[in-house]
Amino acid sequence: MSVPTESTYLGLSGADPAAPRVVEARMLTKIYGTGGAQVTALDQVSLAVSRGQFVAVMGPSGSGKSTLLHCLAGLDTPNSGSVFIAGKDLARMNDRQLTAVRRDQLGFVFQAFNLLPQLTAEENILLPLRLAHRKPERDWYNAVIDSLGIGDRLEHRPSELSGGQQQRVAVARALVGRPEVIFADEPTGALDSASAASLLETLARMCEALGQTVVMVTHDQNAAGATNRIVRLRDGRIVGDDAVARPAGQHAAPAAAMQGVR
Ligand SMILES: Nc1ncnc2c1ncn2[C@@H]1O[C@H](COP(=O)(O)OP(=O)(O)OP(=O)(O)O)[C@@H](O)[C@H]1O
Repeated sequence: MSVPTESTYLGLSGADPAAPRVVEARMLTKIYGTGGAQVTALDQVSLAVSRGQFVAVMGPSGSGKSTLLHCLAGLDTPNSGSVFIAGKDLARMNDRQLTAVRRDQLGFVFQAFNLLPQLTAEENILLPLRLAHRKPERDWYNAVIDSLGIGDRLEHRPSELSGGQQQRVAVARALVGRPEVIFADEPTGALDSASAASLLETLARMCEALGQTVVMVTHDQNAAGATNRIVRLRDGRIVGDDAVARPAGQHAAPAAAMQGVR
């Protein structure tokens, strides 16, 4: 019989011990409402995600997936427990520091693409950096555009792009600032199945080739084929945390531009 370690107790066993932990949640509890209307959306959830992991968070409706994502991303505050992003405790930050972490270290992708219709794809992608008065790193920018396959769509406005292309632009916008982690909430929810599969493959490649870390809430059963870890929630608790085995190099980067930009 294996002896439980602190890691198993804390639910941190899915992290790769050799890679730096980018996201770590310890004993997160989130309760909505009071009295009879009280809902425990998260019940002492612990999770550690290592650099380069592509994690799918799955589970039935109401199991706490979005609440977990929002707490990890500092968009919601847990009642108890802690969240660390790249080793920094979100609870110890003031509003300004939290805003800076969200802006500089986190990327977000949602089901709705949230692109500004009057801007071109490239202007949409570069908008967060412009607002932060930052310049794009050219090699990284080129690698992101290349791997998402949207190089010939940069001058188009969102209305001139397919849903799949719009979501790729939204992913590029989330990636362009080289965030520590991308949080994605149902990113394939509005896509047809071919576009959804292609987006998942691309995200997987970005994790493998660029060392990007992605935590994604999804109902998409095909996610199992693209991610390398599936965390399952039920009633606010983690009931499964499985590594997804795949042959080495399945997501090998085709783009030469990806080399040397880590
Ligand atoms: N703002 C809120 N006020 C009250 N209850 C909430 C709030 N947000 C979520 N809940 C409740 O918390 C529980 C978890 O909700 P959450 O949205 O995290 O689930 P989910 O797994 O993401 O569901 P879905 O797959 O349907 O999006 C549910 O019972 C939900 O009704």
